[in-house]
Amino acid sequence: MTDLLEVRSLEVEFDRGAPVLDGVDLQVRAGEILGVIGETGSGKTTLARAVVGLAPVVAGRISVDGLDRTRLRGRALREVRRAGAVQYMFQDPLRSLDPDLTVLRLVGQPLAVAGVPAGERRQRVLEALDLVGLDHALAGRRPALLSGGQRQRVALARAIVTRPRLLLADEPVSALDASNRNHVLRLLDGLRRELDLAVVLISHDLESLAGVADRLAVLYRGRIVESGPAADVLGRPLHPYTALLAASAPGGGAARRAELAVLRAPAPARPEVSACAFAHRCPFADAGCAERPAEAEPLPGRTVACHRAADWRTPEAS
Ligand SMILES: Nc1ncnc2c1ncn2[C@@H]1O[C@H](COP(=O)(O)OP(=O)(O)OP(=O)(O)O)[C@@H](O)[C@H]1O
Repeated sequence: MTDLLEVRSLEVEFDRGAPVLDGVDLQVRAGEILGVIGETGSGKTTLARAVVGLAPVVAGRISVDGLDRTRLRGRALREVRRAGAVQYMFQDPLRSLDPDLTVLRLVGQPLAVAGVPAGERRQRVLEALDLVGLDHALAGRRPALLSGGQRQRVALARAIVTRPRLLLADEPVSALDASNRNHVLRLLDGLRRELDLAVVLISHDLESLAGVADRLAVLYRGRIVESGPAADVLGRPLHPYTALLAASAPGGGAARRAELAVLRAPAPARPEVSACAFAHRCPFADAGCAERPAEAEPLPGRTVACHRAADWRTPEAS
């Protein structure tokens, strides 16, 4: 299967500062959910915004369905955006939904932008509400009269109403309680199957991603430090930073606690070690880490950017 989204050597820089994304590579196939995990400030939102053309890309390539979007300008770019094949679901639906518009208008907006005639829009909005499990009776309501879970589903309906090929969902469940969180995650899982959607699901919460993502990419300080099938990445992290994340997540098993114990060891002071993004926090860093680690593929479908990937685990943590 070919990749629907392909990101290669992406660099994003604001105001000529240090790069916020630094050589990011990833790919997502149709019908697949890629979870992007990383702590606050690691660049997750910037990555999603770059894909929809809202962040300053200084190098690299972002291809959707084989078309490199970083090279599009002017009219060609407007046309591609208008068609709505890529949709971005913002982090906070309360702030991203216009409080003065009804659900019908809000969900119909991307269709209006895409030039769908008004007569057709209502029907398509109602279909989108069905897909996210929202009652048609809510179509006349404004966001203030909806619950948090309903608002998030309105945001989802709006994101899929154009039948996009790619959905970027930025922390779609972080503001929800556990039951609504599960509901929205199950919905996303159903939608990617039903619509053959490629989904990039961003979260700082591993638990949310674990049950629904096919693959994970771990972002640290603007670099992908590890990627691979979700169960493998979480079950046996190859990068010390992923191990730290997995061990810190609720439900980490005995092996994970062992990893955590190892990782809690104070990082030795190695001012000379700085080329690896994680070296300053890594108890396993040695002189070799002064070189930026190349992304290796130790197993098919898995990548890791760590010089010590093969030998940092103690027998206790293996
Ligand atoms: N418009 C901007 N101008 C300057 N710097 C920015 C801008 N947007 C983001 N940044 C910087 O880029 C870095 C990554 O931010 P980003 O929001 O992508 O991280 P994140 O991983 O999504 O964090 P969070 O989980 O808190 O949302 C941060 O250091 C942030 O300050």
